[in-house]
Amino acid sequence: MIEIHNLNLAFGRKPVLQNLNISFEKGKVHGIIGLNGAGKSSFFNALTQVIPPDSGSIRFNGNALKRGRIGYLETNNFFFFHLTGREYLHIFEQTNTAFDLPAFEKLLLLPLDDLVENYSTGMKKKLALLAVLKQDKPIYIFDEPFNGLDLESNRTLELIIQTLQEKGKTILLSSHVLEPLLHTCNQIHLLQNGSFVKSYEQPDFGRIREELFQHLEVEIRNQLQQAL
Ligand SMILES: Nc1ncnc2c1ncn2[C@@H]1O[C@H](COP(=O)(O)OP(=O)(O)OP(=O)(O)O)[C@@H](O)[C@H]1O
Repeated sequence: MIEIHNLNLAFGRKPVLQNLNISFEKGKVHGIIGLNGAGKSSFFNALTQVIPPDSGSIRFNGNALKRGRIGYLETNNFFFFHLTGREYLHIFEQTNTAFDLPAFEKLLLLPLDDLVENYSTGMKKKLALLAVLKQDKPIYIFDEPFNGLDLESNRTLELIIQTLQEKGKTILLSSHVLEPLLHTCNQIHLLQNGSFVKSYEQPDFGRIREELFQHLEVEIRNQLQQAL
């Protein structure tokens, strides 16, 4: 269980996470949704100590959560110039003994001997994902992992997430597109104004679209009538 109590994070005077409280059950896949700027990446950065929170506690199985327990795929990934994909992956220690690079190379159609600087957006995302999967961690956080992936890779990633869950991993992921979350998550949590305001269990997933978009759609349609 990951237990988060009264988490606060501000950038200057701007509060981004405000007295945020939530628990994530172990071995489950948790989706995080929220508008652009809602604080999803900031929340993940706080959990991983990339940007330490101003206050609050984050515990995993009763103890303070350590950065080293998390495999973190960030939204934007940093790559060194003049390295091939294979050379980039060499930077990361392989602690996941089951990780089979040739299998993933085939599965994701990744040209590992090409320079990363010539990769497409989706290829870079897949490469960064492989660097995370090389590492055996109890928790994986995937921030916008589906961004830029083609249909086939999208499905492959959904199945990767399912497989990690079958291995008992706890997974947190965000997505701008609801569909992959509906396919992979046990729970989906709505982040709004710096805290979690609602959690949906799998049987209630059908309500999410309706609850989130119903009012919005009427409003947007009305505005578009005037604006376009
Ligand atoms: N390093 C930073 N310095 C100042 N403000 C920041 C910084 N990082 C994020 N913010 C602000 O914090 C708020 C939350 O940003 P965050 O990137 O966490 O949102 P998000 O939910 O991940 O958004 P998106 O869906 O667009 O990726 C935004 O208002 C953003 O401008």
